[in-house]
Formats: sequence, structure tokens, C-alpha cells
Amino acid sequence: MRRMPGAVRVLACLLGLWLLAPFVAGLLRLGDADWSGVDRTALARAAGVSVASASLATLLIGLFGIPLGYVLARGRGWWTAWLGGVVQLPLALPPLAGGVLLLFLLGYGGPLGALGLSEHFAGIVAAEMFVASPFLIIAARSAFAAIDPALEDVAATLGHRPGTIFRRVSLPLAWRPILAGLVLAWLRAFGEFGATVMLAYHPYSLPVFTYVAFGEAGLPSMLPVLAPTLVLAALAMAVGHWLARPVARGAVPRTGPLPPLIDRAVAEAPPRHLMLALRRDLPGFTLDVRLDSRARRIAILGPSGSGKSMTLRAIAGLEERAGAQVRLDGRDLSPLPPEQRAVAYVPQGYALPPHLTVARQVRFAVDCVPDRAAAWMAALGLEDLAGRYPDALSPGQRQRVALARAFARRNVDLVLLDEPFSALDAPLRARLRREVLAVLRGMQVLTVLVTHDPAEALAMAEDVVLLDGGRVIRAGSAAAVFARPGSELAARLLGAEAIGDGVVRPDGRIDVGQGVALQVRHPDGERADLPPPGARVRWSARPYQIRPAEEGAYPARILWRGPIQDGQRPMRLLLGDAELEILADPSCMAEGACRVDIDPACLQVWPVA
Ligand SMILES: Nc1ncnc2c1ncn2[C@@H]1O[C@H](COP(=O)(O)OP(=O)(O)OP(=O)(O)O)[C@@H](O)[C@H]1O
Repeated sequence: MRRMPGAVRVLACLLGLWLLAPFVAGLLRLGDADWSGVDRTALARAAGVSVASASLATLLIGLFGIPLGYVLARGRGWWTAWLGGVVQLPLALPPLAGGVLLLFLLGYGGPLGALGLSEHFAGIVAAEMFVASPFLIIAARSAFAAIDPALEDVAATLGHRPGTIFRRVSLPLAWRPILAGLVLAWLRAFGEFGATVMLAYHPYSLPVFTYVAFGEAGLPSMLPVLAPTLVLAALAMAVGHWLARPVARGAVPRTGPLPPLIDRAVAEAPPRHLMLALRRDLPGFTLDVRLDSRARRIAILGPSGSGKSMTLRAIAGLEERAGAQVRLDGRDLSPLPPEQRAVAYVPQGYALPPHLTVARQVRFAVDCVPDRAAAWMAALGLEDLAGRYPDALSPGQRQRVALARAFARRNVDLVLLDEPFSALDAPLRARLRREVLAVLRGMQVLTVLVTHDPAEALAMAEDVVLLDGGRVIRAGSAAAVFARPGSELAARLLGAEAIGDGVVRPDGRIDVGQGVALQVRHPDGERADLPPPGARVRWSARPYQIRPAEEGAYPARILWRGPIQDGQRPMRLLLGDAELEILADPSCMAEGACRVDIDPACLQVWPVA
């Protein structure tokens, strides 16, 4: 364990000693204890009243206080802040003053006076609830607020209704701090005196009995009276500690023989029609996305913070404040809550509830198909991790669990993947991309993939959407968007690195200077779709797409040859007026004046702004 700063330790010890000192002082006076003046029957009765009233009060506090803590943690707006302040007020009041207020309410002539709670066991419970509730409510609010909202969001996309999410995700995660809050509330209720003495002097609770005994017999008779108080409080703390102990996490048995993941021969499903009109205004950021796409798979690319994840969340129905119109094949999904949208959602942070093993995570969806879950566990190498909890997984393993969980569902219309392969190593990433693509091809779904990797977008998607600053800057078929990005920013988002200037010639070639004219062809084989002749443009090809070749189409000059790195030879060359960094085959020996080839379909061209 990391060493603590000396000053911190000293300050902590000083307060600890101060809290311990009265107990030590009491122990030193044990010899003076006078049992003769103590009515043991009355003492036992008072102790019984205190244990029973504190337990009942704690039960009621838990029953109502845990939901209140949740409302305070998740609620928005002035009324939540106001309510959050009100529930703390009993802490600020002297207990006697709290008792006075309770008398106004429950005493003779008060609005609830007819209940007859004063001078009654129920009055003790009422007084204890009043003073002890804040301990549980504050603990529950902090515990719920500490839960990553993405865990609840993803549970909703997996088909769980709000009540189930509260029971199966939020409550288990908040349980330990809540238990600590319940123990504190019990202790506070058990030791409650001021409000009780005002509202319900009879029957005697232990604190009231102690006060009466002190008045009648003085300090020496206090020690026998205090003893049961201390013993019961210690017992309650021990029980709380035991309940909140870390539970041994048993391993989950491995699954049996597995069915094949997919039938590879399955025909590609027809495209889906997605229409989006999303609008969300935030301080400093506005998401305004309009999209009309007919495709099976759409990739969204954009710089960090451009609104990619927000778009995905809005499609899933998780951005409640977004004015989000989402239509799939003409069906309006906008009124549907996330649990009814039939989405398989893999969020960026994976959102794995920490209290579920890998096996349970993968089977967490309401409509999980066990065979499919098992097949995905096998395909993603998760079988040996089935009994592990998320905190014992690497980021890549967590990502695989999130993928398996999403694909184990029976009813899916939309697959929403937020950088689903980003944490995986290169070989696994490539394999998984192929595997997922093969599965998606066989499903009647629309996939929306958020990625930073243009190669991934090109490999997986039919349509590409480029976002910047919350707006779509380019959208269309992947081939068209890659060939004609439309702007430098779009070209760079698509991975353009070797960039040069040029002018469109009447014959459709690009004049790049020094008498070199590049031939351009649209990758779809359509016409080049270029700006008009005379227009100034910029052009780009990927570093490995400019290849030195003896019979190459264009003259060039190699300015520098680097040592081989990662199986490729970096070079700098002059092509027309452009100085370009390229990656050549390691066997390439070209030097000085040479010729290069560029596939006309690989050239990206866009007008100069
Ligand atoms: N509560 C908020 N208040 C103000 N701005 C916010 C809030 N939440 C998110 N944003 C902004 O919304 C924008 C879009 O966020 P989003 O998570 O969609 O980005 P992204 O494109 O997915 O980024 P990355 O690639 O880094 O994941 C960001 O610029 C972010 O700062």
C-alpha cells in the first residue's frame, strides 16, 4: 500500500483519540459502578423498546429513503436541489427543536394529532425516523450518484424496464454504501434522545431511561445503564460490517459444446432506410444532424468531440433532451423508450456492471439467446473468463464482453457500435472485424458504426457520414465520400496524408505542375465527378498507393530513402510540385529520377476552399 503523508496520519490519530477518550474515561471508572440503584427489569424493557423502535425506524427509513436517495441522485432541476436541502435539515436542528416541530405536527391539536402518536411507541419511531433519515438518504444519494449512468443506459438498450434496471443494476451497485447508511441510521435512531423526549417520553427508550436514572441516582449508576447501550451499538456495527463484507466471488461453470457462430453462406439482407433529424443544444456545443441513408451499414467519422457518440445515443433513445426524430424503414422510433427500440448497443466505455460476471454480462439482455451468447463467448475467447468480474479484465477483454452481450440478443433492428474494436490488438481487431461483418451481413439490421479509423469505415460500411462540430460535413456512399471528400478537413478525417495542389484540366486530368497530369477515376467506375476545368483543387493518395515502378505513368524524383520500418520503406519524393511522403515496398531500390504509378481510382480530389 502507498505510504500516507505524516501530517495526514497525525491529524487522523488526534481525532481518533478524542473520540476514544470518553470511553476510556468511563472504563477507568468501572470500579465505581453502582448496580444497587438500577431497576434491571426497567432497564431491559427500555433496551427492548430502543432496539425495536430503532429497527422499525431503520426499516421504514430504508423503504422510503433508498428511493428518495435515487430520486435526488438522478433528478434534475430546482426541486431536486430544494428537496436535497430539506432532507438535511434534521441534521442542522438541535434534536429538542426537532421534537418541538414534531409536536406541532403530531401533538395534541396538530394536523396529525388524531393519530395519537405522542406518548406512544409509534411516537418514538416517528421521532427516530425524523432525526436518523438524513444519514441513509445522504449515503444512498451519494452511492447512486457515483454509478456510471452508462450502465443504466445500456441496460435499457438491452430491453430492461426502469424498475428492473433499478433492481438489477443500480441497487446492487449502491448496496454497500446504502448498508453503511442504514447502520448509521440505526445507530442514530438507537441513541436518539432529544426529539423522543419531547414527543414520546413514555414508554422509556434506553436514552430516556438513562436520563431518568441519572436524575435519580447520579453518575455512579450510569455505568451499568451505559453498558447495554454500548454492547447493543457494537453489535449493530458488527452486523453491518458482516453484511457489507466482500462476498467470495465463485467461478461460473464453463459452457458446453458450441454451435457455429454463423452460417457463412447466408445472403446479405436488404438495405434499411434510416432518417435522422437530431438536435441537441448544450452550452458550447450544438448537435444538429440530418441524415437520409439507405444502407446496411453506416460509418460515422469525425474529430474528437464532434458529436459521434451523442448521435449514436440519440438513435438509441438515450439522449432524452435531444429533439430526435429517428425513422427506420418509415417507422418512427422517436416515441419509443430505449428498451423498445431493439438495439444492440456497444458503448465506448463498454458499460459492464461491476457486480456481474462475464457469463452474466453476456446473458444480461432480456431476449438473450443462450446458444448465441455461448457461441459469441467462444468466438471472442471469453470462455475462460466466464467467472471473472469486469475489474479483473483488460480493456480489450471488456470490449469483447460488450460485443458478445450486444450480439447475443434475439430481437435486433439496429446495431450501434461506438468504436467497438479500439481496445483490441491489431490481429484480433482484423479477425473480429471480419467476424462481426460476416454476422452483420446475415442479419436484417442496420448498423451504425462510430470509428476514428477510415480503413475500418471503408472495410465495414456502405455509407459514410463525416461529422464536425455537431454537423454533417459530408455523407454518401463510402466510395463517393472517399473519392470526393469535398473539403480538406473531410479528406484528413479520411486519412489523407500525401496532399498536393493542382488544377483541373479540360480533359479531366489534374495538372500538378512540372508538366505532370494525374489521371482520376471515380472508384465506382462512374465519371470522375470533378470540379469544372480550371478549378483549383487539392489531391491526395495514401502513402502506400504511390508506387515507384519502372514503367510508371508519371515522372518523379526521390529526395530521400529511409531505412525499412514495419516492413515498408519510407521515402520522400517530388511529384509535379508536390513533395510527398510515401511508403514503398522494402525491395524498392529506386533513387533520384524515377517513375511512379497511382491507381486513378485511389486519388481523392476536392476543391480548394
Ligand atoms: N453535458 C454537456 N455539456 C456541454 N457539452 C457537452 C456535454 N456533454 C457532451 N458535451 C459535448 O458534446 C460534444 C459531443 O460529444 P461526443 O461524446 O458525442 O463526442 P465524440 O465525437 O463521440 O468524441 P470522441 O471521439 O472523443 O468520443 C463534445 O464536444 C462534448 O464536449
